[in-house]
Amino acid sequence: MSFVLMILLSLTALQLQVDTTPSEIKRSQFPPEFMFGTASSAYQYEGAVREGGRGPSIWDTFTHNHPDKIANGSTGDVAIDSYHRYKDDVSIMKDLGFDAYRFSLSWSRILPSGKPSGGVNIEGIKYYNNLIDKLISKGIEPFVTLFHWDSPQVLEQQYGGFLSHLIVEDFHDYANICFREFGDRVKYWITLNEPWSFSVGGYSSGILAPGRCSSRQKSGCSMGDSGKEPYIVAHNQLLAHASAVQVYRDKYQMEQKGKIGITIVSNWITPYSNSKEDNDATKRAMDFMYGWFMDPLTKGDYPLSMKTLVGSRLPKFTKEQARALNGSFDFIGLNYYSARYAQNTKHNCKINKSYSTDSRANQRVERNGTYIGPKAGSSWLYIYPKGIEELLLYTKETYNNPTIYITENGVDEINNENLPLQEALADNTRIEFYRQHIFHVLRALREGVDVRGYFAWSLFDNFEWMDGYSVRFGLNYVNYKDGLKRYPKRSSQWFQKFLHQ
Ligand SMILES: N=C(Cc1ccccc1)N[C@@H]1O[C@H](CO[C@@H]2OC[C@@H](O)[C@H](O)[C@H]2O)[C@@H](O)[C@H](O)[C@H]1O
Repeated sequence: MSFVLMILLSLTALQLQVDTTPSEIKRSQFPPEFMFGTASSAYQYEGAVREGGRGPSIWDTFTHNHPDKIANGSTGDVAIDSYHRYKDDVSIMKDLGFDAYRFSLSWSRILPSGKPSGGVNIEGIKYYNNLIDKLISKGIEPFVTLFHWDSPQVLEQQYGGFLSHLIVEDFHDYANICFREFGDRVKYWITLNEPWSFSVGGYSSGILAPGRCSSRQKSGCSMGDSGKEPYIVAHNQLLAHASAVQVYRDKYQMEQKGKIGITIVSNWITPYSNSKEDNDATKRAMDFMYGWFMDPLTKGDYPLSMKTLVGSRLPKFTKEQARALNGSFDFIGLNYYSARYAQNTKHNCKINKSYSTDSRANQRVERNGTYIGPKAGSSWLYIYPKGIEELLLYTKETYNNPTIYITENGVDEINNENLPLQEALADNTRIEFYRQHIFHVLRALREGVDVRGYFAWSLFDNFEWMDGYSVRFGLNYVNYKDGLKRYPKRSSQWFQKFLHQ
């Protein structure tokens, strides 16, 4: 091969590798009303689990009864103590220039027994009123999630929590109290966070509370059925969501003029090869993760591929339920972290039925030895920025361009306690992650997607479920060995500059 040809080919290869993202993006490239915020959840941030009248949640039970399932046996007993430090934390948000803050309410802090009949905890109501008032005093818009996986332990004991249809009425009553107490100031409501994660993590793999799965699963559950329970729990979450939306629309929305939605998580999934089998497997994989919830919300029924492959294990909606679900949102919250290749599999469907194999699509992170993107701190997080744009465009095309807020997007690093603080604060990977993902959200916006906000996960390092404090997602570092002191990482300085340009 001639020398010139070699040079040309290598330049082309380099060109293909070159990131097309502009070196800098500016907040001013987005519409003025576009909101930038950060996201959190009660069990991961608050701590004070036995303070202020709070009742136990299933995450208190799970971390204390199964320390083996959490990195270093950690718990959210103290977490990052936001229950006591929220005023300073809100000031940090304000100084950085964020417009909004997404947080969740602890159901068992408001209703310690899970039901109004067991008493409303006034101290819990007071805490959230103080947090909401502090946010508003700083000009920060509260986005409030009603359920972020921490359901009341009393309801788990009474009837199995989301495994029972009884949860629908109790969630309705809980939501009603939240709308009544906070709805005069909270104008953006999210009923559920990631029903996929709660159904699959809690009932198929068993890595999340309540830690149920078939005994053959890796995480060694003592109870559960990975082939049935994820579908029952997802079904009851959808019905609970619809019930909360109904009461908001019937009793509160006219006067309070807020909006209500639900947060759905999905990988962006692309075919492993251009074969028909892998293209079909890709659609099935999207159906089983994203369509599982988006189809009932926009069509009143599950995807055909799920009805065909899961069969009688998939619950059915009545006509009334389908009608209540269809269109039961003013916006969709979308959480995006990573992407996968989908490859067709010929799983032996006769034995060991499980959600994880029902789709006959194997999700992979590499193709011919090349990863789909650089690996982050966590084992499942591979960085693929274009995936957020593709997922937004897929949503626009497939679900009639709903209003969307990106309610979580972020990346983690391993928590290396031996790293000097200044090195731990130099999170250049996170800066690059946000620069590229925000750029792809801007591209989707310019391609007609009705995306109206973007929330980074997360403002602070926090309790990361099964990974405990062993990974860090924060724009701000929390020193777990020195009074939970907060320190700005470079990425928070990058965000501050971005938000003021
Ligand atoms: N974590 C998920 C989805 C998920 C579920 C089970 C296993 C892996 C990933 N979704 C969002 O991601 C955020 C980041 O999740 C972390 O991702 C890396 C994992 O290793 C870690 O355990 C998890 O907390 C969570 O903190 C939010 O509460 C949650 O809404």
